[in-house]
Amino acid sequence: MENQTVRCKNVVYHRLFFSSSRVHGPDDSQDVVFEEVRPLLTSLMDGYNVCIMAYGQTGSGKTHTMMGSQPLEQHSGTQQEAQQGIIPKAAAELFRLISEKPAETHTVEVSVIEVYNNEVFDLLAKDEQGNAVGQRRDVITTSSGSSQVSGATYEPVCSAAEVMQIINRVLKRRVHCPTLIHTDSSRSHLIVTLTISSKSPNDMQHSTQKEWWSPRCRRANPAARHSSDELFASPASSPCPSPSHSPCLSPRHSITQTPFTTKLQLVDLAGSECVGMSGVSGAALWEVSCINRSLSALSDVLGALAEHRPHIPYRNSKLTHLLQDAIGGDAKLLVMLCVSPTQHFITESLQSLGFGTRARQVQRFVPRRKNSTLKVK
Ligand SMILES: Nc1ncnc2c1ncn2[C@@H]1O[C@H](COP(=O)(O)OP(=O)(O)OP(=O)(O)O)[C@@H](O)[C@H]1O
Repeated sequence: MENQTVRCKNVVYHRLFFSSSRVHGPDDSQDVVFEEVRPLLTSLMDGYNVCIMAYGQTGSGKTHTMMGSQPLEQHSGTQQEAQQGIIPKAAAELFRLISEKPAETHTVEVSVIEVYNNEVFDLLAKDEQGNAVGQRRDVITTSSGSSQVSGATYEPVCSAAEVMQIINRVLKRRVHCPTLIHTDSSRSHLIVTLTISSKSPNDMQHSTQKEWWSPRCRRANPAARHSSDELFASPASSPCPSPSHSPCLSPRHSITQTPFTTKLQLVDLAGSECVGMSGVSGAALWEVSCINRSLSALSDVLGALAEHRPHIPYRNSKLTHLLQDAIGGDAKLLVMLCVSPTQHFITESLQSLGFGTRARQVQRFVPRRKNSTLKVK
């Protein structure tokens, strides 16, 4: 099932695909908005992939929705928390849910990817001197048919604070440009992925690779920081397709749950933009053209899925290729539509609502759990 949320700077609407819709008024806080997201975190822990994506015109509040406002120094901890957007709140909820599970059965890793001018950049990559650099990467389709950023850097994390520390550190490198509409406009799509690897407590007792599962041990050992290629090559983290093919399970163990890896993708899209209104020129004009083309490609993919066309044009842009699993796969997807509350932007707001309507028409496969229960004797 898919959810869709529409958020104005002042108003938030929420829609559940195919069945119901919901509106949040201008006074609704970030906490109230997050209540729509919270159940998806439970689904994530139950073994579903989840994607939450903010879509809308430039300046309509996507980054505000996903990241929240910059807290003022005089604000108390509680006030600062209240201003946080979906990403910090989701990270906090995820680690709260993990803390309720048996110790060391779950590990979390974060990757931060930027799609800028139809190129994919790994914002966590470091050069040989250890300096952070945005390294260009390719999107590949794995043998199992899922999309993956080849060589993406994953950093192990064991608290929401660590997740936010990493994101805030690399956000400075995200491309921004002032326009007539928004003085701090993001010119790239940002994709934060939290990968959760789970292991059953039974398996933990027999594990010979216990260290692999401990983020603290891995942080103590810098070699533990790894790329996606290693992550998916590692038998400990690979999802096991079936008990008979599983490299993770020994038939001697009485295990009732397979290890599984799920992904939480948090996407702050760049804003759609009318060049006349934003008043950009030169290189910024090329950026706008790339942004608009990738958002059109996203809309085309939704159109093709809605019409059950035999070919879905995922490869028409890096953005759609990268998000292929979330848009057309078996993930639970929440689209937040951000629209301006002013009449001045009525055309852009209608365009965003049109995108939402198109997304709503998509009938996808029922989301699939990654940890179907097994009985191994
Ligand atoms: N719901 C809201 N309540 C209060 N302020 C908001 C809200 N939504 C957005 N704003 C403010 O409006 C401005 C633009 O918001 P934001 O940066 O989130 O836009 P955006 O959609 O990400 O823009 P772009 O696509 O150009 O990067 C920011 O100063 C933000 O703090």
